[in-house]
Amino acid sequence: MVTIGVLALQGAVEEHVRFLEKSGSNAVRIKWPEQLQDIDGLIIPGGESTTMRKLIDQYEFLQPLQAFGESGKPVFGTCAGMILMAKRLSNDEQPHLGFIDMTVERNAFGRQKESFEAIVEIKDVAVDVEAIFIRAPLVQEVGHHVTVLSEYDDTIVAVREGNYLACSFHPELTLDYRLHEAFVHMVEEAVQG
Ligand SMILES: NC(=O)CC[C@H](N)C(=O)O
Repeated sequence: MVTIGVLALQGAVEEHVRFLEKSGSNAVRIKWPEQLQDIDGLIIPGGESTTMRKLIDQYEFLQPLQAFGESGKPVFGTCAGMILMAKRLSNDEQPHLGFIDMTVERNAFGRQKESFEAIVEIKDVAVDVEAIFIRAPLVQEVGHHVTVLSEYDDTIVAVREGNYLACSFHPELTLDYRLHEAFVHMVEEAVQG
């Protein structure tokens, strides 16, 4: 069984832990950089990216997280986690981990309605995945090597680039853990080489 960490500095951690366990993996709450050595994949949860970044700096997580991603181990970012994984942020904001070739604008998706639920189609997962959007990031553009896995309302809401997966919504706040199952498979494949 693969072991997957959930970055547990801030945000929706417990829901991800529960879904990872339901999806057939061991789940670990990651509070210290040293723990990254013991996991096969990582989820960066939703929450507030600016707060999470402060805690990443405070606990000296930035370089260890970058090294983890660059080693080829799978990383899945949801909502604020997606923001942290982007190579570029709009409005002159500084990027954080710089994992995925995309430009993201914070708090911009669904401007007329800050939070909403939707059913989205996710490539290779299912046509009817439940998604909860909460002050979600807007993906403005993606590079050539990025695969768009899902679009909703003509907007990109899930992407994959190599070992990186990200979505602008919260899959963990629903009852639907098929996207977590897909991530667990991604981690299993990476472990098997
Ligand atoms: N639900 C979320 O994770 C919201 C993200 C948040 N708006 C941010 O900027 O980080």
